[in-house]
Amino acid sequence: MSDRILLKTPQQDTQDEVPAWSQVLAQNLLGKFPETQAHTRETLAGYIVQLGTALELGDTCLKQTTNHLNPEEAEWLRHPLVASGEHALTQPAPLVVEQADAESRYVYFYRHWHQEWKLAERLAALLNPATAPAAVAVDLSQETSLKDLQRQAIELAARHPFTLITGGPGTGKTYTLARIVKALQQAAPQLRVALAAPTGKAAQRMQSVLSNEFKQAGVSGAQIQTAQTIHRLLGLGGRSTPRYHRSEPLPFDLIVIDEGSMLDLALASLLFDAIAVGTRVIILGDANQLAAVDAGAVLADLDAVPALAPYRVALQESSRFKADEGIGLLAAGVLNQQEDAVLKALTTSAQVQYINLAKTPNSAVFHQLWQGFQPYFEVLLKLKGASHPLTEDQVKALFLAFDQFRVLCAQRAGDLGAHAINRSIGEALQQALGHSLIKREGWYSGRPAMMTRNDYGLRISNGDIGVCLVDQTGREWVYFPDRPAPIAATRLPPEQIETAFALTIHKSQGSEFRQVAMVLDDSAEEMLTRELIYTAITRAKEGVQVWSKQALLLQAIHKKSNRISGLMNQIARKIAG
Ligand SMILES: Nc1ncnc2c1ncn2[C@@H]1O[C@H](COP(=O)(O)OP(=O)(O)OP(=O)(O)O)[C@@H](O)[C@H]1O
Repeated sequence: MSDRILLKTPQQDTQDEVPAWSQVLAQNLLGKFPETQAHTRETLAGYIVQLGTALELGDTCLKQTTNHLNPEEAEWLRHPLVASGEHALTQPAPLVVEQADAESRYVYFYRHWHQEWKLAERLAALLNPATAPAAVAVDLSQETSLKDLQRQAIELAARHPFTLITGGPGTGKTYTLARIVKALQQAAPQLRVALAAPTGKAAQRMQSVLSNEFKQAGVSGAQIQTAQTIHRLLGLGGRSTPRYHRSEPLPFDLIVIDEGSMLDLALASLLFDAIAVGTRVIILGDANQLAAVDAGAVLADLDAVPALAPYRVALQESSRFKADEGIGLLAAGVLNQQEDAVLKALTTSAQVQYINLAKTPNSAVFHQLWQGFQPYFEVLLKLKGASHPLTEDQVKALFLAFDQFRVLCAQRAGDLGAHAINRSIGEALQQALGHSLIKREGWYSGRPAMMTRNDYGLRISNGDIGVCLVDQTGREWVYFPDRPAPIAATRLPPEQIETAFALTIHKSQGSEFRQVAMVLDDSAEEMLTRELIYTAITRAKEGVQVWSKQALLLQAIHKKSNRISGLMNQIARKIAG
């Protein structure tokens, strides 16, 4: 077998580098069948290495146009390494081929095929009217401020076992959810409710926004669990198999998942496997945002399956942004791929500031970005002589100031990538605080530190951001929001920590900041998509700075991310059958 065997699928315009693991896998699997004909061998090896590339791009499978006219081509389908979707459950094989229709088929690794199959099968079971929870009658006559689509969402969720509520920022997803819970609670006061989101940060935000909305809506919190990560909900902490699964399902009447765009296939499949029939499920999210880092685009797929149309509603009107000005105009222009609207928002809006990187030296960029952290710097100055541990109010003030401004980059690498910006802002901060410079990626007072893994022992989730402060004795402590006590910096493994003045846009999903600076370095050109830009812009509540060459930004909005998956096909079949 040659080192790099590449076959083009209709979706792949470029022959991407293939990951080494998939080449080794192809060799190992085919090594077990030395009698395989050369052309079949080459075809199979090609699919395996292409699947490796596809998975790294976030696809769950390859989609192919069927070639009826070539009998040689079809021979690989009968090889022992390949199972058809019909038989894969009882006679599994490393590759699974699912015929979508007469014209096309999907080629998977067994694992991803099975995850999609399981998700589709569990969703169909939830929707089965014979076991679904009884419809609840709702009286919304007192809820005079509800918008029509919000009203429709409440009625759907009261009637159906599964509801998908999508909408951009500020369209009232949380507001609507609070009224759904209220309506369901009125019918069943003991309703057991679980709230979860894909990341710790998103769960924290869900909790703080929802507890407010629950109070306003008059929802009783007695049977409602604090929002948590889906990992924790499933009891995956530090274990390879979840505590809750099909034989021991989650003990709730209503399960609500927020920030659904971040759901990857593997996690969604485990989640649906752990949901008992008879439970109500509501998924909230913005279908236009970036998909999860790992393979799959579950929310976008659920949002697109025609058979699920009766179970979903897309909220439209944002209470936060006016559609025709500032961030709203910019976000809509990006989504609709309208250059005119984007350029208008960049040049005429007080909420949006555009800085052309073609005309700005990097030193000026760093200097200007540092200015954005002034409110944070001022709080750090005030805390300089404070005794530790800090009071709750001091910690609150620290994070309030830090969340005023964040830099978002497409990637870590590059002259203006997150890594370079973090180093520059870190140095500026240390100088301003009068500290001697820490050259290595070490701890210093004011360093915002993001965890890059879940730490179940310390109860810190991947994506949580703490701030390091140094006490009078020179010890470094890391404070996290909503935690009573700081953690000694020495307990946090350096390889699991990244400085977080600048985040990648992927890592910023599920968070919001008062002001955001989106910096698009030239080297990120390949990975810039409409969804990436939209996600960055909509992290801002009040203002956004766009740092980019104009051509790079406009090129990005025309590139739609398109993840290949067979989930829609599998769901459509399961629901139909
Ligand atoms: N029908 C309504 N009447 C009054 N206020 C509303 C209504 N709908 C939404 N709001 C208010 O608008 C603001 C934004 O709503 P909400 O937080 O529910 O949006 P969201 O879609 O959850 O946003 P995000 O995706 O950013 O979390 C909130 O202050 C909410 O109370």
